[in-house]
Amino acid sequence: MDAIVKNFPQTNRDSDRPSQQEAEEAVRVLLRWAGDDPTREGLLETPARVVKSYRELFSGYDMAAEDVLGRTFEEVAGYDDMVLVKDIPFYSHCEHHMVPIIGKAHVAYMPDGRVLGLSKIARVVEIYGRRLQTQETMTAQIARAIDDTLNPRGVAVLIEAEHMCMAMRGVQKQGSTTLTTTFTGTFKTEPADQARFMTMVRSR
Ligand SMILES: Nc1nc2c(ncn2[C@@H]2O[C@H](COP(=O)(O)OP(=O)(O)OP(=O)(O)O)[C@@H](O)[C@H]2O)c(=O)[nH]1
Ligand SMILES: [Zn+2]
Repeated sequence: MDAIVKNFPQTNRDSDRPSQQEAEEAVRVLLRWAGDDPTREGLLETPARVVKSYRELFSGYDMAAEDVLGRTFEEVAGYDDMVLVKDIPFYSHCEHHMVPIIGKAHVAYMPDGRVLGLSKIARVVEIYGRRLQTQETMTAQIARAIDDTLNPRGVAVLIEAEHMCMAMRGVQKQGSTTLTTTFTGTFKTEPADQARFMTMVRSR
């Protein structure tokens, strides 16, 4: 756990966490605050359901990207060109309003001898998505995790997402998309690599 706290400051220690009972009580307070009655039949099980659902929606705090990215392999017949996994869907929650962010991540890297299992890239998106996030932070974290563990020649991450806090409330603009990118290594220094990444992401 200490390694997780050190490398991923968003995560807290198990001992700092409130109990299940305390979390359920907090949901009861919010239900009363919203104007409802947590003792009515339909809401009796709701605090337990919400807490269980939060466990799943915020399960990324209990996982470290290094653990899933640790397993790499080299036997790819000298393949050294771009590997792109695009259209990885994710649901996250914004750290300002705790309302969903719904989007897709496109993640590429230029191997330097070793490659990752493809599913591991989608798992990293899950690990950072299932936390309270800003889109910028999530984009940078995915890129950094792959850069640090695989040491590839470059990493490119593009995330496109709709923020429900801008659609359901506040400014109420439905359908707007936010794009964020992080480029490292050759994707940062070689405009041609960056352009090829963008073209491949955009091609249908
Ligand atoms: N940069 C960034 N901003 C975000 C993200 N998710 C939500 N926000 C914004 O965070 C800001 C929080 O602004 P505040 O003025 O503190 O909060 P607010 O009064 O609820 O703002 P409104 O949403 O404009 O009603 C809003 O502009 C949100 O649109 C994100 O991933 N990245
Ligand atoms: Zn928000």
